[in-house]
Amino acid sequence: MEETKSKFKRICVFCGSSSGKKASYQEAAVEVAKELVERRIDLVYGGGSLGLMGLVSQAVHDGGRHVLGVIPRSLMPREVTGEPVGEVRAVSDMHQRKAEMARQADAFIALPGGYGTLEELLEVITWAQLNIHHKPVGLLNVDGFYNSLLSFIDKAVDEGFISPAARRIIVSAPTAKQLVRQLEDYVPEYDEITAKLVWEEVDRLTA
Ligand SMILES: CC(C)=CCNc1ncnc2c1ncn2[C@@H]1O[C@H](COP(=O)(O)O)[C@@H](O)[C@H]1O
Repeated sequence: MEETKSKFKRICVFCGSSSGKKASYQEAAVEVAKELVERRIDLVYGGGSLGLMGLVSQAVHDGGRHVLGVIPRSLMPREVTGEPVGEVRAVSDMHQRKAEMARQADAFIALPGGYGTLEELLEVITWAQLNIHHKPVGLLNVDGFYNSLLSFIDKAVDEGFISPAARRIIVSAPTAKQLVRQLEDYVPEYDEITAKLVWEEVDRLTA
């Protein structure tokens, strides 16, 4: 496989702890992993081997890149999350896990998933909106899985709850290759008013 350089050292992938019904979701998880390997990017994720999380982590690990799983101690028993690959970092709770995953990553990608994925995705979007970080956030819209979420967000823009600038935080694409390319090109918009909120704020919140 031909290797391509990336400006990202490590990407955080949020995805379902289930595999989803369509083969395309599972294929997309492997495609994301291949893209990371090809671009020599390491992975941080929620740990464990369930569902799409297991597929992404295994494929990145098999491709020879570093995999960091961040797991709350309460979810660490193998019967809960399955056997993780790579390095496992234990944290005290779900809040610390999200902060640690976000801190370790240079960009975020959300694959299809459920409540956990949505929660993680919306949190990093919200933090970008508050200028807590300026890392790109990508939505892998496999087979239009996220069309209704994107329509809802557009509705919130139309109704005056999300600014057009904040809408532009979300980068979406139908394939892993296109998405990573768009994330590489992403230029964050800088907001003077909220720019003083920095990572120390997150550290304080999660201490
Ligand atoms: C007790 C129980 C049901 C455990 C399920 N096992 C899990 N193991 C590890 N991370 C998880 C688990 N469930 C949800 N997550 C977190 O939430 C996201 C996936 O949640 P979901 O399947 O989309 O909603 C993952 O990115 C992960 O960070």
